[in-house]
Amino acid sequence: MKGVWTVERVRAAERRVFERTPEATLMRRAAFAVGVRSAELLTEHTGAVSGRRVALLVGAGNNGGDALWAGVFLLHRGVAVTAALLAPERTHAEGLVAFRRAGGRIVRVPEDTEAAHVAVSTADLVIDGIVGLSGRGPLRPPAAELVNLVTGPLVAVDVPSGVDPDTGAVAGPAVNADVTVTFGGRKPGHVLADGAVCSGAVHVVDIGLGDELGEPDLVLLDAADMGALWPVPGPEDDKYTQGVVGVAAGSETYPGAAVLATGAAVLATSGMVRYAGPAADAVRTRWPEVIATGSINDAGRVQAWVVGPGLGTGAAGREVLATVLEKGVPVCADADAINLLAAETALWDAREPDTPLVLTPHDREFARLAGDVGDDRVAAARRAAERTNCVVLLKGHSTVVAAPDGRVLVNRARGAWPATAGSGDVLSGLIGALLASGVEPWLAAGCAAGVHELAGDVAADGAPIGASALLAAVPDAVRMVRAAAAASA
Ligand SMILES: NC(=O)C1=CN([C@@H]2O[C@H](COP(=O)(O)OP(=O)(O)OC[C@H]3O[C@@H](n4cnc5c(N)ncnc54)[C@H](O)[C@@H]3O)[C@@H](O)[C@H]2O)[C@@H](O)CC1
Ligand SMILES: Nc1ncnc2c1ncn2[C@@H]1O[C@H](COP(=O)(O)OP(=O)(O)O)[C@@H](O)[C@H]1O
Ligand SMILES: [K+]
Repeated sequence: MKGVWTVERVRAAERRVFERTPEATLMRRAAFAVGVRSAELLTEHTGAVSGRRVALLVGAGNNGGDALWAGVFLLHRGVAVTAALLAPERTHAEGLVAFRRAGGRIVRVPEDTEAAHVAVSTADLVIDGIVGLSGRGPLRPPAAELVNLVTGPLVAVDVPSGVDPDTGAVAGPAVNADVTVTFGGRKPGHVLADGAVCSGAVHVVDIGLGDELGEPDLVLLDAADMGALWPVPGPEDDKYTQGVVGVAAGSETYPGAAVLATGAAVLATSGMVRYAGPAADAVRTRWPEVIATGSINDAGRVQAWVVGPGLGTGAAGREVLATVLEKGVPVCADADAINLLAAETALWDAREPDTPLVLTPHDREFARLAGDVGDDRVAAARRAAERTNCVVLLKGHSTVVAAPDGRVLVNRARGAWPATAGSGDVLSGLIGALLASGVEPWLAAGCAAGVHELAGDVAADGAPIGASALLAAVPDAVRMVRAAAAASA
């Protein structure tokens, strides 16, 4: 698992480290890492370092100081570096002296705006040192204008400026980095909301904070974690012992949701899948291995239920949901099951106390259930999970999975191809399969989200896909995470 720490936690670690290590040392380490990564990118993009042009965007604080010291490193490697000072009176003093001494060129904004525009638009690489951990709100107009002129690769120092470091919210112009070099550990802004996209490839450098950071505020599962969690049948297993999944989804109007959710359960684990509902014929035709019946009461025993996709919010759907919640086994409630729970509080009483319930809302479903998501997606999901005593998986480009005990994991998507109709139905089937196998609900939801996203990426391979193609790529995605787990064992 990879950790993610809030700004407050990073600042606290920083204070402890400052008791034994001077601030300047930390800044030099940070800047060195930015310089090295920038030199590598110059080589990748232009074939050389010496003789190339780099522009620094330098704001008022230590983030700008990091950029200036990175500039010093590049000047020593023969790069022509121009620093555009966006707050000339508040520029990091030692960094500026060192930059000048090393032969760096300085342009001041707004006085030398024209020269700054030329420097940025002709640079082979630009370093964003506008704001870091103290950044609030979007880029202001002079900085936004400069960022718009960037054509070469863009390296953000610590956090892309304009992105809220704690929420990833972007409320206006922001830096869209190719690479973000960050210190100590990832920040929420790198993995959440629009910030996840603006950060590009995140490169974490330990500048000495690592030991002081403590338990992370959020975690990311990597491929090896997912592979290690994925259920694998043993020699003693049969079709029942691996956990039977039940799917109560679909309606006359939406049979496809049932086919997709059931198919995901079939492909996610070995063992058995049962289906109950009005789409039994469609399910049987597409997935002959599924034991399909028309009614939930005839479905037989299962170890977890998936309920909701395409269910409808009428009396029939309500009845199905209430029946499933009374079964006393873990449930993944998606789509209309969430809408029903949001509309009728009495339905919550049908739930056996303490049986795990995983809710998988997108933003609109979340709003019906627990109010507007707002900018802080982690806080919203965490609140809803605590209030409902459920695992809440809030969908999006970055999917947030909150457990009732406050743990949160995030799955950051590589691209947005999985945002296609029916893709959520596939996700619910994957979660149901892992729940039935006995994976802890919070991890089951996180692991399913990660494999779902990977399947979308593999299936798309640069072109649009439908949910059926995403579903078909699930076995490949499972193989990939299992291979990652084997490689790291
Ligand atoms: N945390 C650490 O341990 C270390 C931090 N370092 C650097 O220090 C940075 C934090 O530095 P500072 O606390 O001095 O603050 P920043 O450099 O992040 O911000 C400086 C100032 O910018 C202004 N500002 C805020 N939002 C703005 C916006 N949208 N547009 C324009 N100006 C805005 C504020 O007045 C703020 O005080 C980190 O991001 C990192 O780059 C490194 O030097 C090394 C160690
Ligand atoms: N911008 C995005 N980038 C990556 N994945 C996304 C994005 N938007 C949505 N997704 C994912 O696509 C799926 C959509 O689910 P959902 O909205 O329930 O669709 P449906 O109801 O059509 O099945 C979720 O897994 C979600 O995390
Ligand atoms: K920055």
